[in-house]
Amino acid sequence: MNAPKTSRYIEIQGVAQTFKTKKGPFQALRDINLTIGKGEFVALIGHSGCGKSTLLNLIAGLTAPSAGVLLCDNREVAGPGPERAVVFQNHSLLPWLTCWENVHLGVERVFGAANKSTGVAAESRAQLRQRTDAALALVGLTHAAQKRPGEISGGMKQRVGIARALAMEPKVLLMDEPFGALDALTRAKLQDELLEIVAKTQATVVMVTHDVDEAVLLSDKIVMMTNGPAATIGEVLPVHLPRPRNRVELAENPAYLHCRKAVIDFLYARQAHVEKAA
Ligand SMILES: Nc1ncnc2c1ncn2[C@@H]1O[C@H](COP(=O)(O)OP(=O)(O)OP(=O)(O)O)[C@@H](O)[C@H]1O
Repeated sequence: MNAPKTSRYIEIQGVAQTFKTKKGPFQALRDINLTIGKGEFVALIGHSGCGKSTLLNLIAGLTAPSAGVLLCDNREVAGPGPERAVVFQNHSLLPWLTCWENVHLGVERVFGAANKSTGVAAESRAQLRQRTDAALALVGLTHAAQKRPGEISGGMKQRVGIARALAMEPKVLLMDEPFGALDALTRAKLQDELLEIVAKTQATVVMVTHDVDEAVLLSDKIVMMTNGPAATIGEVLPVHLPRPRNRVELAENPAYLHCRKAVIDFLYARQAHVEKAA
């Protein structure tokens, strides 16, 4: 069963992003308007360099927009916060710490000190350890807790990155091509795991991807971006496929094939990428 989803959780209103460069201002994004419901899974797709990461960074609060406003749960996004956790493609783990310690670092930061704004007290060391154990268990990595990143596979590293983000119990999970560097089989396994985790945690997810099948398999809606510079949202495609989703069953599902074709048509017919001359 699909969980009920409230219609306005993240609101992006008239957002533009212009970067200062040596050659003068560069407008990456213009006129971005998007509403994301609580518990929704949204994929951002578009050609390389169109501004997907720029938009994700704005939602994360890692950068501020040049124009417009972003709201999360009716509050303006004014910087990064533990309610919006980010998972990057390169997992960004600290190589000298074990998997457990990498996850625990974030847990201590978020729950190890009293939260003045909510009045919630700091948790005990045992509670913090339990959170870390639970996050690693959620991604199936209990057995690798004491290994260092250099001793585990790319897929396992990516799982640690996801565990680290999930351990903060974020309301919003922001993922920038989290499976981009993985082989097809590992990628499929992690997609399936992510579907299960999101069903359990009910997090709102925004994921940047280049992969059409990944976008259709995972999402409630696919946000398709036009080519840059000054990219914007070209079309938003709702994905009306029941959950839980099974990739094998979906392969011949007409609604799945329809969505897939709509995205391919947008990317390769209407937004055919024009390579700039060097
Ligand atoms: N800090 C910055 N300063 C100047 N230009 C930037 C900056 N960050 C991004 N850009 C430019 O903004 C545009 C959008 O970049 P962005 O990384 O968001 O694209 P993307 O769609 O995520 O690309 P890819 O799919 O290749 O990762 C690109 O032309 C990029 O060069």
